[in-house]
Amino acid sequence: MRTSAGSCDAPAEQPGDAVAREAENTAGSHDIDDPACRPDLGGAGDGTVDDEALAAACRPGALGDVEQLALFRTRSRTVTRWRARAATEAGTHRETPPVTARRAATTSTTGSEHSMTGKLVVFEGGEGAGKGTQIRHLERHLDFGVLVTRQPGGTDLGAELRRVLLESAPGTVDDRTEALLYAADRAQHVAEVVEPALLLGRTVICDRWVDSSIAYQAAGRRMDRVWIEALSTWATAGIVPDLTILLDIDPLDGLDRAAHRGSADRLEREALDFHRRVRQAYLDLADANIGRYLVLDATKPEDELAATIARRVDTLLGTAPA
Ligand SMILES: Nc1ncnc2c1ncn2[C@@H]1O[C@H](COP(=O)(O)OP(=O)(O)O)[C@@H](O)[C@H]1O
Ligand SMILES: Cc1cn([C@H]2C[C@H](O)[C@@H](COP(=O)(O)OP(=O)(O)O)O2)c(=O)[nH]c1=O
Repeated sequence: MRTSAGSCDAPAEQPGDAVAREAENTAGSHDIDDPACRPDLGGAGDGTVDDEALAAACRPGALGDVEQLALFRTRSRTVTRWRARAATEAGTHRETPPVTARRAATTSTTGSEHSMTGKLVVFEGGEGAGKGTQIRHLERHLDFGVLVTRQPGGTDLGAELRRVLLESAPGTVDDRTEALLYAADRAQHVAEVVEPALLLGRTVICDRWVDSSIAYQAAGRRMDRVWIEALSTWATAGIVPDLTILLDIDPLDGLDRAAHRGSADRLEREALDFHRRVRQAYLDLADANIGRYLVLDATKPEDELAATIARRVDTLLGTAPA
């Protein structure tokens, strides 16, 4: 668990910070950028590794959290190989805790299905619904012992995609291009941040997931939902949130709230009808997935919403007071 204090008014998460911060929290006085924190995998510092050293590092328990996360952060081919190997290794050990984060389909690229023990909690909703606000409340409630991230923009590459997606002039991004860019952000995010964290048993809180694409691209843009779902499932290797918290708000109210934050981005500038379709799509998704959805009236007071969310997440994580 994280021990350092934080503030509900802390600045927004920066791309790539989540994994780094989690590692730093676990690390105490260690610095994950310090090469000394990384396990010695042989090689000549050029991304190659010695296979035996790699195999040793992949044995369950061989690496501490700091070393594992330091490895993930290097984002090298070494990491990809390490993750694949670690997943395979973990899958062969029956003492591995049962799966909790769920896969919708068997599209894992790592074979890691049996070792994803972390929980994935996702916040969804229209513009200005209060997702960021409630994520900060929940992070504080969980004593900052969680990894907070977002789509789009949860990785360095994703931050560039986010800028293109949100700051391009209206009318300059083709609908299919838009869908593909959100999927690309998602694929990078899952590979680099989310799946590694779930494999380590971390709780991940994510601002938006696949249902955003179903709401915004399929319903909002009136694109073929089958394609959007297939693309998203492929991009996420089929990972489905354990809990999706939908902050439901009339787009008129949400856009009004968002307008007070600053100038509108490309999506916020869409017509009201677009945002109404987004809202309805979310409500339909919640109806069709009652088990994993918690739908809340986002116009309720901030603290009341935070308390309801905290109770539901405590139940999910098994941290509810007796
Ligand atoms: N329950 C609430 N009641 C009133 N205003 C809220 C509530 N939750 C958030 N806000 C305000 O609405 C605006 C948008 O909130 P934010 O968390 O940034 O939304 P999102 O991340 O969903 O776009 C902010 O100014 C925030 O202070
Ligand atoms: C993840 C995702 C986001 N979006 C849109 C929703 C938002 O307008 C925008 C960025 O999301 P977000 O950062 O959550 O914006 P806000 O805080 O203003 O709600 O991207 C999609 O259209 N499809 C997607 O798959």
